[in-house]
Amino acid sequence: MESQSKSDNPTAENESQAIARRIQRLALHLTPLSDHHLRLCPCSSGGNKAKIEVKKAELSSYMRGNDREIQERVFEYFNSRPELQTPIEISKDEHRELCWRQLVGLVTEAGIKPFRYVIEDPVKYFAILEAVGSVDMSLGIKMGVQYSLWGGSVLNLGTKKHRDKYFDGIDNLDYPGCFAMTELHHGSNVQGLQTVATFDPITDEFIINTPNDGAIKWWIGNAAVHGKFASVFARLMLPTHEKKGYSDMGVHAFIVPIRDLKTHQTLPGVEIHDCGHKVGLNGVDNGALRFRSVRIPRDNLLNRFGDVSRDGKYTSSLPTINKRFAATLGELVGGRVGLAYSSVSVLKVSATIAIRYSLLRQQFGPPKKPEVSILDYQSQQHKLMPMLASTYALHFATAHLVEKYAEMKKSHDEQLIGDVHALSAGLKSYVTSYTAKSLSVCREACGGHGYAAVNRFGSLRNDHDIFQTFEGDNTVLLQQVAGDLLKQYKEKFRGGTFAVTWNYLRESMNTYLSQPNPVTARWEGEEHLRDPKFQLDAFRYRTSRLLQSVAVRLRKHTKTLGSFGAWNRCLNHLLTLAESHIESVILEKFIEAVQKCPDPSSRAALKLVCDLYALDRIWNDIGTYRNVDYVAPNKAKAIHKLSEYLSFQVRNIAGELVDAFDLPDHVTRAPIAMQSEAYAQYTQHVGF
Ligand SMILES: Cc1cc2nc3c(=O)[nH]c(=O)nc-3n(C[C@H](O)[C@H](O)[C@H](O)COP(=O)(O)OP(=O)(O)OC[C@H]3O[C@@H](n4cnc5c(N)ncnc54)[C@H](O)[C@@H]3O)c2cc1C
Repeated sequence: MESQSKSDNPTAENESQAIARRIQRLALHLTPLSDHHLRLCPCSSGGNKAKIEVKKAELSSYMRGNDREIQERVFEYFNSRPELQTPIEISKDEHRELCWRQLVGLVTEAGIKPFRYVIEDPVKYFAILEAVGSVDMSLGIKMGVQYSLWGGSVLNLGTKKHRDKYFDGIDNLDYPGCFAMTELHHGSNVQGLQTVATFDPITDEFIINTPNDGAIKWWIGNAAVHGKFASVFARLMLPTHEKKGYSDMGVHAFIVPIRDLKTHQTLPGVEIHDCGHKVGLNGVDNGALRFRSVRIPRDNLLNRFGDVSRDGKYTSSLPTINKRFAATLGELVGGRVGLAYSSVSVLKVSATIAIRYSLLRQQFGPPKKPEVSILDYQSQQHKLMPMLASTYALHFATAHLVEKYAEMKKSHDEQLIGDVHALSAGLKSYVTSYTAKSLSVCREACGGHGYAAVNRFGSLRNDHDIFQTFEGDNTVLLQQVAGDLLKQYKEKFRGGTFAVTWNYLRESMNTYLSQPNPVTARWEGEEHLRDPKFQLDAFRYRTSRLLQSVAVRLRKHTKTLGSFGAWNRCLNHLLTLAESHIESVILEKFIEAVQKCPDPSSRAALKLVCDLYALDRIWNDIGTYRNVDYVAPNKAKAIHKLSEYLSFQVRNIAGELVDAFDLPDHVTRAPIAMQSEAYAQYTQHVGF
């Protein structure tokens, strides 16, 4: 009778089925599931779906690429040398000495010499940097200062004579060095630096001077204790015959010895102070440097982009100070690429600890039933599953950045250089901000035990925090991305070409700028919402709208406020634009990675994770989509429901997904995240 009435009334039938499904779905979020249940559970509107079977080995090998071997050598070396492992409680001075011994051990004992890879094989260089940073973030930064910054400035800003003279000493650590750019009064604004390098034609030397306290070099890594050289950024002053004065040729880099090679005594005219105890990264000896008429040979000018002849004449292949300055800074993006890449590695460690512990930890449960794992709570899934999805997304995006950087180092193609610069600025900023926020979420997700120093969130958070500031403050870098987008936008209307990353704007700016389609704005089916085309279109639509609207606003405000004032009036809008663009690139790279994955089960897992990433990001900015009617209310609701449901599905394979990061226990180290006997290992730590 009942079935008869249902088939007579299809709407009633649909409704009751929908209610039944909804109840089942709600129950799923509350009840711990056996594998048996998971395989049988009816999932979302699409009917029965099995839990995805993740083949860990396949997924892991797809994730890690070709440079795992060198990373394993790093891990094995430190694992075999317990005396080189950083203890939880360590003083600043001990930490600095340990960090130095770790670096020396890596290079001289383990025979892993990263320097040659800085130019020859950056992919390998960043793989070593990532592994070393997992051992101790201070060690990663110390290594980065030595090879990417000090060594990188010699290789990238100098010429053959510099390479010939310094390569071996930098490589084998006989020449530990610093990168002395920042001053007390100027950090982000590098063009405002005040240290001067005045050419003395009589002695054929440069005289390096700190003209006032504001020009003291500040925060210089390796300076307080270990550095013997510094590449010092200073204004090049050349004597002019006509006015008996000096002309300022802009900021250049100079190699300045700061300590005696044999005695390690500070050299005459150089004054070095310790910047002191920091919030984190205390294994790195940051110092402050003042120069009082320090004389260096003319050859110590890193002269790739500008040179001074014996008679004091300046030559450069680049016509203006601004062009030379851009080329100089442009050569230093490697440090930024390294930070973005290493930041994802911190995110992986942190997500692994929080997720493994959340699978283990049980609190409460249905009446008279066993307690449930805290990852079965919808709120815990909401905290951690979109983060896990983002970790995957950022992994593929930064892997792409590293590949592009390596390509750029080989080809020197102008367009690629511009593209990598903007991409590295955007990704460094986006990734490090995201990781910094996530570290706090992970700590909180692990409750009280997340607060024990041994479980690592405190040191990870403190050490990583400054990633948002050094190698370019994130807010400043995002403005470079926005500036670049606007340049591209203007080019488009002049009929010019776009850089590769901006292809999507060239191809479809007009489509994205047209009014949203009121029909598709209401589509809410799962198939549609999980279609990569819908997801990417939505991301790109948002970027295109933001780009066009900010261009209009800037034009309007420039008339009354001038360009600086107009930029400042639109600053938050510009930052949102840059982030939106970077998210479009991240999603695009994730979708490509899913499509390229050869193993079907890994591909299915990645597709699920990618869908969660995309829908979570859309939901995160749903106000923008609703404001312009890109998404109707019913669709917004469907996006929210589906992203919650996908979080639940990802939860079911969360253990396998973090295992695929392939981080051994001696790298994650937190007892609460150990793969066996976690509680026992944790209690042992306090002496039980
Ligand atoms: C641990 C550590 C290690 C370091 N190592 C080195 C090193 O080895 N060598 C070296 O040369 N330097 C080093 N630095 C310096 C570092 O690169 C600078 O701190 C960084 O570039 C930021 O500059 P700043 O500190 O002057 O910040 P500021 O530029 O003063 O920024 C302060 C705030 O103002 C905001 N702001 C600045 N400009 C703008 C703008 N145009 N629009 C909007 N907001 C703006 C920023 O967003 C930020 O919030 C290190 C710093 C630290 C803390």
